[in-house]
Amino acid sequence: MYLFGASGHAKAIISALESQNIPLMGVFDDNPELELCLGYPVQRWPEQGLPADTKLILAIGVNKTREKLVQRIGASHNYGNIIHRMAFVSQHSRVGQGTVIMASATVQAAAHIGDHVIINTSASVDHDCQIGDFVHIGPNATLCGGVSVGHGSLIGAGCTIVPGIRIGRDVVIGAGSVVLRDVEDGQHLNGLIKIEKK
Ligand SMILES: CC(=O)SCCNC(=O)CCNC(=O)[C@H](O)C(C)(C)COP(=O)(O)OP(=O)(O)OC[C@H]1O[C@@H](n2cnc3c(N)ncnc32)[C@H](O)[C@@H]1OP(=O)(O)O
Repeated sequence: MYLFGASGHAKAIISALESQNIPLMGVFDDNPELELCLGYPVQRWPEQGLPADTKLILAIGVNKTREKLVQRIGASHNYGNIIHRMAFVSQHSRVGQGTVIMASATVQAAAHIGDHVIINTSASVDHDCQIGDFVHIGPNATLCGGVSVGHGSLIGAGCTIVPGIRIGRDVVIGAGSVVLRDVEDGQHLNGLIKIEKK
């Protein structure tokens, strides 16, 4: 596996790769100040790219940056994914390419996780959830059954989303929020998110 990205999120991905004994073949980053990542040398991305059949994970926490990198590298590249050995992922779920599932995370039956998604440490994505591409579910967030999260959205650390809620595209839900109603595309919200009483 190769990684593009050598900062904090990459370290968690390396730990997940090591948990599965998957060899790390190389780490790339555009930042010339990053020389080592957990002892692995950081290289500049080769102008000609990597061979198309090389497995690559975009190891960057910012959703928009991962999406731009896919445009730069090409959507048809062979993106790998990694599920930490200590995560639970139901055999009845579906996980897309380029997606990472960190330690102690849960993905329950009939959940569908898109491409280039991050299910971070101890997050729980319960049955029948639909998670779009380039989403980040932060550490310890809880998505109850049947929740949907649109393309590019961030669910902050420690959020609780009650059953059946629909969260749109490019939404940001602040850390620790409780979401009791649907959220439209592009909204940035935090705290207790509920239908206001008339
Ligand atoms: C392994 C990892 O680290 S994965 C990381 C996953 N990432 C996260 O969980 C981060 C989620 N991000 C947040 O919660 C951020 O605080 C955001 C996106 C909600 C807001 O960020 P910004 O737009 O920069 O807002 P800013 O920090 O300026 O705060 C604006 C106001 O909202 C409040 N606020 C910010 N975040 C929250 C929150 N999560 N809950 C309640 N209030 C909040 C601030 O106190 C501030 O209030 P004030 O105007 O009364 O002073």
